[in-house]
Amino acid sequence: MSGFWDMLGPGIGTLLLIYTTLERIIPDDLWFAINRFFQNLLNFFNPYIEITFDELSSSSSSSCFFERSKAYSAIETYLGTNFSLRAERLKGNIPSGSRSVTLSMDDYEEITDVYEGVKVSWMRNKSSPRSNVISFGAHSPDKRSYILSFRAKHKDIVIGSYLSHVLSEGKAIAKRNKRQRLFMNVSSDKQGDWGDDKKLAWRSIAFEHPATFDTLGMDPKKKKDVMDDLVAFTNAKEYYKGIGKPWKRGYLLYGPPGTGKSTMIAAMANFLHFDVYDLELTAVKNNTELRMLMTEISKRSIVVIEDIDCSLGITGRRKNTKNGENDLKEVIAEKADMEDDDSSSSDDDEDDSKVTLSGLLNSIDGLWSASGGEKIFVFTTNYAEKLDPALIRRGRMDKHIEMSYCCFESFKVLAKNYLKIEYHEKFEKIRCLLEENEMSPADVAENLMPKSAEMSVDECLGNLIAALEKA
Ligand SMILES: Nc1ncnc2c1ncn2[C@@H]1O[C@H](COP(=O)(O)OP(=O)(O)OP(=O)(O)O)[C@@H](O)[C@H]1O
Ligand SMILES: [Mg+2]
Repeated sequence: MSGFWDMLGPGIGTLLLIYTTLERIIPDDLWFAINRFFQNLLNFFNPYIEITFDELSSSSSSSCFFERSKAYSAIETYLGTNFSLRAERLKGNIPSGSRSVTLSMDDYEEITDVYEGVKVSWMRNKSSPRSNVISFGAHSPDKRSYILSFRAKHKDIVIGSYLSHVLSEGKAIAKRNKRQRLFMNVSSDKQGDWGDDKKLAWRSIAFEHPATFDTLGMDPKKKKDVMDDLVAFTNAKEYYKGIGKPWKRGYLLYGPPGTGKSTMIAAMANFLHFDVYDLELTAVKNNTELRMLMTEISKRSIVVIEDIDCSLGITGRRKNTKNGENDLKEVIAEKADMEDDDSSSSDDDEDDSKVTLSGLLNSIDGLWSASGGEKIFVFTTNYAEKLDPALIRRGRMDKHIEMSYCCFESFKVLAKNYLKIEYHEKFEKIRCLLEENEMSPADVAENLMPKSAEMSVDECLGNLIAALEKA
């Protein structure tokens, strides 16, 4: 009913007095009926439609508890980013997990948006409880909402497409603003050393790796293929649901040391704005612990197991392999033979990790691995041929990407990164040398890097040529 009084405008003190007096003396049921009558009367003559988005919605699991509505948050982000400067009074805030200040309109501020020629207006409303209200939880008893108003004749376009535009744009902005985190797992024995919360199995720091696909030296066609694949994956929620597959994708990055496997993971995370969970299998006691760790991984994350060929088979069994070699295939095969039950009591017998192949396979695509939403698994190895085919079969590791020695295209990216040049007369010679010699991008980068402030581009390229000729 406050909308009714707002429309009459401020200045009508007497009416307001009558209204509040009547409100006090008329019984509640009758008062609500009168209110509804006037509201309907107004609606009949009102050419505008209003949609209200409340800040709090009752939680799906319990009607007693409220949580912040996702629609409200998305609208707030959309309006705050695109239009807040048009409002006269703003509120600033740094939401948890965000890396920048977000602005939002203050209470009762109003702004206008135009979408496909249709004008709509947004107002942030606040209503206080009519009488004494007991509020549960930490939130204020004031009810906030965004009210969208538009002419009734534009109902189809606003409800049909404008609203989904606002919600998807708001969510996309929130994703971009999200501060990425790098998680690492802590051995259950050592969890107590990390402070009060002894139960936390993952610890995190801000993810600040600067690598991007622009700075990654790689065959441009292969790079585009990976980027397209990532984009297709993140947009494929409905597709995965339709085909009955959990929304996850596996990448195996293989190649010699220093060819950019770890750099590629950082570039992927920065490209998608995903968190990174760096899973150290050697710190995981057994399959049960691995399963617990996996269930704690949030959606929109990249789960990384580096040097997978060295990560499994760390119990005494590995030491028993022929010639002491790190023959993972053999170790895994042995382990797979001996295990019947992932959570068998023998798991706790030894201090070392007893994660087995089937435990790992289950963690990637067992029944419960589907929980939590979109996830990417990345394994890296220097020796793809040593891995058990079960571990890297398509469907588990969907895409196998070879990171190879430095080609001329990769060199050009490195020269741009390190020397800020796109062309030099020595490039042709370097192209020929790279075709004849195998050198990792890490070594090329090291040779290109100026060793002092006085070192010229010419000298750096000369260094690289000398190193390639030596190789
Ligand atoms: N393809 C590349 N593009 C850009 N820089 C690269 C590339 N490959 C390697 N580098 C540089 O070399 C360093 C080492 O690379 P990185 O750690 O990604 O190699 P890796 O393949 O993961 O090696 P390892 O197999 O030893 O783990 C990086 O810090 C990066 O600066
Ligand atoms: Mg690496």
